[in-house]
Amino acid sequence: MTTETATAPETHAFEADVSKLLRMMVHSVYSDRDVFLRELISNAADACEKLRYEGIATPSLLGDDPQPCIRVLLDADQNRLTIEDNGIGMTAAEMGETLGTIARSGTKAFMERLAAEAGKEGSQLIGQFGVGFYSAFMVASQVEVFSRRAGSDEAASWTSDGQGTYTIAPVDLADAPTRGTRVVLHLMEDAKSYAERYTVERIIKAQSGHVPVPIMLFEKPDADGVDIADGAALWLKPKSEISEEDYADFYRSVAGQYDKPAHTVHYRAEGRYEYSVLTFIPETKPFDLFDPDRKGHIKLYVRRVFITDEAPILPRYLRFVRGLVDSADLPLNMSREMIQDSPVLGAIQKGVTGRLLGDLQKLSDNDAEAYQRIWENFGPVLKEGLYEDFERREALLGLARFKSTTSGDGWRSLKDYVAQLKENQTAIYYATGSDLDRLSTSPQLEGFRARGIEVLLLPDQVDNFWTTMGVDYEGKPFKSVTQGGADLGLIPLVEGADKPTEPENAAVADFLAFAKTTLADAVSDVRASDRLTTSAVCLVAPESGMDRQLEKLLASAGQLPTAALPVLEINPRHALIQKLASSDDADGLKSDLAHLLLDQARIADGEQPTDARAFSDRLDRLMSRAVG
Ligand SMILES: Nc1ncnc2c1ncn2[C@@H]1O[C@H](COP(=O)(O)OP(=O)(O)OP(=O)(O)O)[C@@H](O)[C@H]1O
Repeated sequence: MTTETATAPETHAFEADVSKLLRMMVHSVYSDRDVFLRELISNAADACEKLRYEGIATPSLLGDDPQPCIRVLLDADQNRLTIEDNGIGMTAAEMGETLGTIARSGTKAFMERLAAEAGKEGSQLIGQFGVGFYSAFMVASQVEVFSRRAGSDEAASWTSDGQGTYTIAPVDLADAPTRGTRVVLHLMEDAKSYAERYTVERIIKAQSGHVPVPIMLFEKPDADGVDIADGAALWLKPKSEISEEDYADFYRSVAGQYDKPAHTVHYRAEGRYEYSVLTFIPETKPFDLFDPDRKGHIKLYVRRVFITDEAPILPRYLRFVRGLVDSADLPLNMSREMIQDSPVLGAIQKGVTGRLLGDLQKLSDNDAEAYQRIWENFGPVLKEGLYEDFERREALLGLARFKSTTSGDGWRSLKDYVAQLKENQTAIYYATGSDLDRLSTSPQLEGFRARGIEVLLLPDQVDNFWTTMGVDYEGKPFKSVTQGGADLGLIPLVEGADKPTEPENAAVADFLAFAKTTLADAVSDVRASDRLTTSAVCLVAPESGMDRQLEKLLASAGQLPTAALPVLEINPRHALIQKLASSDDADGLKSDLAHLLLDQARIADGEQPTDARAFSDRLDRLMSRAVG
């Protein structure tokens, strides 16, 4: 059988983005260049894990070399550092596909961020994202890759100086590893130390000591190799043998992040199913936290064999968690797709999710500060669970923290909230919006403040959704302060609050009726408010209507063709309203004022007057009267 393969070297130009990235690497001033080694070792380990998996269905791929191994070879005389693995390897075509383009999602995100922050120093970002294979060009003036795919009797090389092109050529089998990939870095003058044992050993131990493939170091070309990492699965070791540092190193290699874990959950489940779990909550927000596909990042192993990093083990609202699950029960010879449907995986999903939420609850009880930091980063994501995961809603409500009219710089739990309920208060009040500052000054809150009633301030988009799902906490329903009647009449005012000075009078009632007729096209009702104390007006949603914030959100997304007309609430005790009510309607003054009050309420809600021209004409007339 003949296969069509290239017989002569072929030179290709890098994708535009790769060239840009490479220019940055070559001129990088990034202070922590050591990370390139971690990226290359992690690729080598991935390749070994891929082979381990493919070897289950096709044992012949392993040949007579079944033990995975990564070899790091130093040659200080030649200024050369080589990383070699006996993993899955690449064909010439695969090298062209993966080493000339940007395959890695992290690298893509890096480029996007770079474009968004044009002009800013890219080096900080390199540290944040890690840019995979291409980071080799931070230390090498030339990179050669020799590879032979498992089961193939051909080998190829990929060579580049990182200046815009790369060359792929067939090579003699003798010049490539028997199986797997050899990456040879020709080090730059200022990167010579990466061919020295002390430096390389230190970096590998610190960064890659826990990759699940053993690593051997060869100090010089004909030296014997020494083991510098045993490839033991950290997650199978007893907790007592693992230090914080070990966990942090492992976290970085499994998560591809450069921060530290804020919280680690490591346990072994025994019983109907057996599995080990080692998961981490990152200290900082991962770059893809709000990607539309909301993908999780838990790796699935079966008896130490890596299966996939796309197994949906955790619900999407826990997508920020990194780590792995290693099952003893799933069959190894099942396809990835079938594994996803297996009842064993279902049981694992349930177990791990419950355990993580339980652990977070414990953390919040025992170390409120540490928990608060996690909530600050991931609260908006966890809240997605309030509308997606009915079964665990109660647990999630217990974990939720809120800003409120009484929280100051701190956070409040619902337990805190219900402990402070006022006499006759039957609901948990909240206000949604996009800006915490504006929320806290919105007129709708005045009557609540006057009664000392705490109102939760919910600034995240997700808050508009879960609050509408009939959620309650300890039998208390959630109620929007901008929706329906405020029912505040039964709750006593706090001492010293702005008390109603004068009772509602007939003139005010007449003005309300007048405003209702005048504004009939724009509002569904005009009524006296018990939620206002200092402001004259505010807008609320009708009792059965959708919360105003949610309505605005849906309307701006084009998902709401007709919005319900709001209710204009007027403060009958407000001096302006009282004066206005008793004035005559000379020259249509009352009509102008009714419209202006409505526009004022819109502005307080962060909206604009609907008819800017009419608004300015009315204001004009009013100002002329005032000065004239
Ligand atoms: N040692 C290797 N053996 C086999 N394939 C490799 C090796 N090194 C790199 N590759 C291939 O090149 C691709 C690009 O590598 P790069 O490090 O840039 O990103 P990545 O490892 O895919 O990123 P991520 O960690 O986000 O999956 C890899 O996905 C893999 O297909």
